[in-house]
Amino acid sequence: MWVVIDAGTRTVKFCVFPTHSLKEYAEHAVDISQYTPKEGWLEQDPMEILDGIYQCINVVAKKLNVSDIVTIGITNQRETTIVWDKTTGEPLHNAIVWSDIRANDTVNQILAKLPDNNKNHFKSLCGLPVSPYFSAFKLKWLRDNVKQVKKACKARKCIFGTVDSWIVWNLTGGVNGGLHITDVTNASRTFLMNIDTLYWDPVLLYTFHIPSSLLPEIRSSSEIYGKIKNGTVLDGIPISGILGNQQSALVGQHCFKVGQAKNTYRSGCFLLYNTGTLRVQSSHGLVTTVAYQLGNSPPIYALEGSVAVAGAAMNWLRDNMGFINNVQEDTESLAKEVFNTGDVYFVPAFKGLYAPYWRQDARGIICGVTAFTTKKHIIRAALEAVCFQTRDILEAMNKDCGIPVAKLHVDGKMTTNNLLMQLQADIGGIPVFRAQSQDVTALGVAIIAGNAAGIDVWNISDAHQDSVPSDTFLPTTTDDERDARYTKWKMAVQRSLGWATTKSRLL
Ligand SMILES: Nc1ncnc2c1ncn2[C@@H]1O[C@H](COP(=O)(O)OP(=O)(O)O)[C@@H](O)[C@H]1O
Ligand SMILES: O=P(O)(O)OC[C@H](O)CO
Repeated sequence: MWVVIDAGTRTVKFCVFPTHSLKEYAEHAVDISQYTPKEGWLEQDPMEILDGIYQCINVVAKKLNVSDIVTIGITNQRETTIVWDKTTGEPLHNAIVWSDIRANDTVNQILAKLPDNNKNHFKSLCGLPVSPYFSAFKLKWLRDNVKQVKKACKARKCIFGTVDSWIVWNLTGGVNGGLHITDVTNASRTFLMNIDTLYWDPVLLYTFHIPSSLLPEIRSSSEIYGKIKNGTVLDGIPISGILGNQQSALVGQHCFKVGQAKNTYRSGCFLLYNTGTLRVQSSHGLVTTVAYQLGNSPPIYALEGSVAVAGAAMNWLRDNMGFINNVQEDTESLAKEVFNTGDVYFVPAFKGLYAPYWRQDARGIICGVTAFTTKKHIIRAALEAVCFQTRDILEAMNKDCGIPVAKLHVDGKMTTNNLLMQLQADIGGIPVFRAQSQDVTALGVAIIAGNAAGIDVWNISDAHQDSVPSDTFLPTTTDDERDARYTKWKMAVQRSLGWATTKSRLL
């Protein structure tokens, strides 16, 4: 058998796959606390992430014969930034989670220094627009604002990592020789890796004043990196796969061919389109990212449309508005009680908008409200917002790639909502294939880890033949209908822009 650690934003999981099969047969998950010390900030305790993983390992290990485990793969929430003292193993600050926008001012400082003030200035180097989403901005914020971090950097004791690096360093020995590594997919989200060379880029390091000694070594996504050495039952087991969780879902959906695309709907939603060995630079607001790299083979690239708020809007309707009690039970049933949104549009730009707009000054807006509007219309508009944001990404992808995305493979807990799936097909004008297992994320890195040279419990070509079982939702709207509604959505988006810039002057 082989196993996977899946360290997502809300939960960490430990999943077991029997050798030569992709049918997961044991798993345990633990929720991770989220801290919001200020509006727009989101932190987690790196020690809690580790403890959660150890708890999961201990529970699952009781159900199996640990000596049968041949390898382990790790997949993780991306961009989340951790700094720790390499001599003590202590975190120097809480992890700054990907959706945290405290680095907005750091973004403005970097933009102000550019001759063209252009958010796409560094895109040719790293594939990404300037945004507080990416790790380098969070890391610079930590270095500029946190005394312990400054001190540890000066004493050359501070090291940085995304969640994968933190886990691997700890599992492979920590202060006693832990491996300080990351894989190309995670590194491609830091804003510091050159998207062509796959090494840390000197211009970017200079821009952020980050010494390379702080950074992990960049490795492929599939190779034996080392063995577990931390005094747990897993000691001696090799680690042979690391993938950012959205790239892992792309692999888990078996999107190995150029032109195949998947969208994962969780608190955010992330649409990745496989562009093969070709690194496509987007002119329409998408990011270029590494999909995976198998050992010494050339990297496979993807275009990505990242949406910050998808399922998170449902949590907001539940926790802040009290419109629903239970997201899974109430969202679909209430939204179905109305035939449409009554011309209400909801742009959930709680912390700005990611792709394709990249506007940190946008804020949430609900427009078209009348005396006729009920909470059911707003819930339905929140579901539609996820579909419209996905359509924004599909439009951008079609322009960048020339060939329209023919079908969309989808996964994530939110896809259990059948109404959402039908709305997605109708609003996107595209057939939607929902994976019958909503959690294909763990599956992706299981494939990648099993495929590594020297492990060989899985062969990627096997995965080609065996497509993921899915349910299909076909569009039922005409082009005219969906284009008319999409035009209205774009009007709503326009109204959400520029809001945050006026806030401090008016309050
Ligand atoms: N049936 C549903 N309808 C609408 N939204 C849902 C449904 N089920 C789950 N969600 C939303 O999807 C998200 C699930 O996220 P989850 O799988 O826990 O991953 P993450 O770690 O990204 O939060 C939550 O925001 C939740 O509110
Ligand atoms: O919130 P998750 O766990 O779906 O993952 C988030 C992404 O990796 C952020 O880029």
